[in-house]
Amino acid sequence: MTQVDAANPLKVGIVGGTGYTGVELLRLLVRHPLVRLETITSRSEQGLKVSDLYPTLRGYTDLKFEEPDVAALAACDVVFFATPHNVAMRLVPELLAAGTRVVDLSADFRLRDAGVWSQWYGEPHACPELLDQAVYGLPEVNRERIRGARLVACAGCYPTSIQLGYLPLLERGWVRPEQLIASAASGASGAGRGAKVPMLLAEASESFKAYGAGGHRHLPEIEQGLGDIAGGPVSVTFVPHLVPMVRGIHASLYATVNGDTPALDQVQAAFEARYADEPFVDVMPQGSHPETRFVKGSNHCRLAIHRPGGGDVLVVLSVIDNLVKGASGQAIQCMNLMFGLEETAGIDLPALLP
Ligand SMILES: NC(=O)C1=CN([C@@H]2O[C@H](COP(=O)(O)OP(=O)(O)OC[C@H]3O[C@@H](n4cnc5c(N)ncnc54)[C@H](OP(=O)(O)O)[C@@H]3O)[C@@H](O)[C@H]2O)C=CC1
Ligand SMILES: CC(=O)N[C@@H](CCC(=O)OP(=O)(O)O)C(=O)O
Repeated sequence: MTQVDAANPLKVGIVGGTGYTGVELLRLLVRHPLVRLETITSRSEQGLKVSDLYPTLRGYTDLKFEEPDVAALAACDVVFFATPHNVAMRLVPELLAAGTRVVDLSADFRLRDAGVWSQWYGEPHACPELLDQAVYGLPEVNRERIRGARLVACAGCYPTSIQLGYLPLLERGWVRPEQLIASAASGASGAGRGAKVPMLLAEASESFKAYGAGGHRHLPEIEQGLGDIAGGPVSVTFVPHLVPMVRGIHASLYATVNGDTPALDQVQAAFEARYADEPFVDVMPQGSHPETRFVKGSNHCRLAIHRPGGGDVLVVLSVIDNLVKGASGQAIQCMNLMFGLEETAGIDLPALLP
C-alpha cells in the first residue's frame, strides 16, 4: 500500500483538465490535504497556465496544461480520466501495467459486457479483458471493492441519482423491479464544455425538454446497477430532460409497491437506517422536496420519499450536483477509499446557497 501522509502526498494526474469535470476535480483537489497535482492534460490548451484559463484557480496552482504523455502519467500514483468515452480505454492498460491506479469518470469501464458497451457507444471496446477488474465507483454500494481497487469506473451522473434513490427499496424487495420509472432532469453542464448548438443560451434557456426518451446510453448502466442491488433483473423506463440551469440533477423516481411494502413511516425509517452511516447521502424529513440548489457544489445526494394519496406508487425524489456527486466529487471519494484515506477528505463541503 502506498504510504500517504502530509510529507508523502499522493501524486495525481488529470487527463482532460479543461473540461467541466476536469476543472471541478481541480477545484476540489487543490484543497485536498494529501494530494499533490503533478500533471494536467489538454491537447487544445497545452502550454497555457491552468490559472490563465481558470482564474478561479489563481494562487492555487502554477501548473500548465500538457499534452497527454503516458510516461508523465505513469509517474503518478493515480490518474483521473475526465475525458469523453473511448479515451481512457486506450491509455489505461499501460498505466495499470506501470502500477498507476486509475479513476475513470467516463463510461469506458462501467458496463461489464463489452458487447452491450459497443451497442450503446457505437464502437468496439478497446480492452474488454480489463472489464472484469474494473470496480463500479458507487461507494454506497461497492465501498469494500473500491478499497484497494486499481481501476475504478465512476458511476455516471443520472445513474448515481437514480441508484441511490431506489437502493433501499430494491435491497428490501419492497417494490416491483419490472415497473420502475425514472424521470430526471439535468443542467447544461452535464453535456460538457464543448460547443453544441442545443446548449446555446438562446436554445436552452426559458425552455424545458425531454431527450433520449427512446433509449439513453445511461439506461444499461442504471439497469446493471439496480439489477446488482436487487439480485435479479430490473426494468426501468428512463426519461432524461434538459433543464435551463448550469448544475444539478433532479430525479423523480416512481416504484409500484408489492405485498411486502410497509407503511410510509417504515419506508422512511428504512431509508434513514440504510444511509445513517453514509457521509454523503441525506434522507430528508418525510414530506420534503429536495431542490438542486441544496446540493450545488457539494458531494451530497439528498432524498425524500412520498406515497401520494397512500396509493400503490412510492415516489423518491433525489438531487445531486452532476459535477460533484455525479462526477468529480464521487471520483475523489473513490480515490480516498482506494488509498485508505479519510473518505470525506477534500470533499466535505456544504452546498452553495443561494
Ligand atoms: N459533465 C458531467 O456532468 C459529467 C460528465 N461525466 C463524464 O466525464 C467525462 C468528461 O466530461 P466533461 O468534463 O463534461 O467533458 P468536457 O467535454 O467538458 O471535457 C472533456 C475533456 O477531455 C479532453 N479530451 C477530449 N478528447 C480527448 C482525447 N482524445 N484525449 C485526451 N483528452 C481529451 C478535453 O481537452 P482537450 O480536447 O483540450 O484535450 C477536455 O479537457 C465524460 O466522459 C462525461 O461523460 C460523468 C458524469 C457527469
Ligand atoms: C445534459 C446532458 O446532455 N447530459 C449528458 C449526461 C451524460 C454524462 O455526463 O455522461 P456520463 O455517462 O459520463 O455520466 C447526456 O445526457 O448525455
